[in-house]
Amino acid sequence: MTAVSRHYVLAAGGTGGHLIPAFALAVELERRGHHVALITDERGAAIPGKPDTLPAHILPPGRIAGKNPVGWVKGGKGVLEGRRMALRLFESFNPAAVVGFGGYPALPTMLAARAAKIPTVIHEQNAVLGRVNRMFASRVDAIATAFANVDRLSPKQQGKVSLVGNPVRAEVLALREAPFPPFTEDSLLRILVTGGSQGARILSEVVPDGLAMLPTALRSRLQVIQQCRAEDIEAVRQRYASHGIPAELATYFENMAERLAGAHLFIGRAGASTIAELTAVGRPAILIPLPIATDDHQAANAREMASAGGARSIRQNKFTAGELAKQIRAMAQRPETLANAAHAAWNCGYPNAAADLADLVESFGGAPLMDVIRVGAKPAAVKKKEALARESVE
Ligand SMILES: CC(=O)N[C@H]1[C@@H](OP(=O)(O)OP(=O)(O)OC[C@H]2O[C@@H](n3ccc(=O)[nH]c3=O)[C@H](O)[C@@H]2O)O[C@H](CO)[C@@H](O)[C@@H]1O
Repeated sequence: MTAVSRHYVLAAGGTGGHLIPAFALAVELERRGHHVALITDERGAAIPGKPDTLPAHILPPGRIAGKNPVGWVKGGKGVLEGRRMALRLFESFNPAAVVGFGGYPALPTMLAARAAKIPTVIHEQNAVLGRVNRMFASRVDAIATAFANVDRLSPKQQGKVSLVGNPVRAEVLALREAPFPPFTEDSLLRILVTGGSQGARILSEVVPDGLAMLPTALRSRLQVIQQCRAEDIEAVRQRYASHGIPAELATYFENMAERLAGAHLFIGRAGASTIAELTAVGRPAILIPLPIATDDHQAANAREMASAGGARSIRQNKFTAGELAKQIRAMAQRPETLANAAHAAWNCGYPNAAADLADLVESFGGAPLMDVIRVGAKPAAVKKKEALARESVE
């Protein structure tokens, strides 16, 4: 527990990918005796997992219009309104620092924090700097990253980087010290398949047939747990039934920790939280990065785990049933190969991510800063010019 209790504002929006690390940081800061408020949008407010103690301030809808800062200022009535809302919150809540996790709500909040001269930190969940984070990377006080190599950071910005990792849910982290599930040449081979929070059709199309192509010695031991999109689930069920492979299917598994605990091998997308969970628990994976992810960030996310030997990354255009069967054979035919890959995945984990991020944020806990906050205050440069003009008249 810290002796001083401070206030912090976190801003995150859109997907669980941005919100889950924000929730984890809120829990850790509150555990240390601080008060935390969240700024998000309607979509973010609907994401499950928000701690009950964390007040959420919902911004009016808005979007990032264009690739550069000029784009959003031009199209950004919502941005200006959001900025005003954030400034009002800062006036009453008096935060010692503001942390942006990316997504639209981080944009007006970080603009407000800059205007109010409140220390700012960004956290980047992916191995490529996201759009909102890119806008602020040169101006924030610190940049927290989840991967050792993050693309799109300039050498100067690199100087402000602290590698902390992506915080994961407590129940997932709790599995880190549990042993890999027993796996021998006769035991079950339990495969977990997910396509991120939305599911992925390509997995429904390829995985059942790929598993059916495995040699009988592996195929007869399979047990599949697969997330499918609602519109695909029936076809996938029939496919597995026709191959005689036992499979449990759902559109979303709520108890992901339990599923990961029992899995020997993961097949799926390379979203930031998925990678963080696989490496926290130490599960080997075959990753098929989403090809349309902005700046190909899922392929970048898969890099670290793949080069360490914890995963194989397959481009979607090469992801066929035959290729999948070949990769599974290479990974799982010999139990020790799978165990080694699991260990390599485990070594890529960042189990202290929430605590390390909280340490970084706490290092910006100065004196109250509200005296510098004035909504609509003139920028320092304008004030200086006016003062000089007055002097020259006097
Ligand atoms: C489609 C898309 O644009 N995805 C992006 C989105 O992640 P998106 O939310 O799609 O994917 P992530 O891998 O980051 O997170 C998925 C989360 O859903 C959970 N889960 C999944 C399936 C299930 O049945 N049950 C369940 O609980 C996983 O355990 C994980 O915690 O934001 C991430 C962080 O910016 C990016 O890296 C992803 O590229």
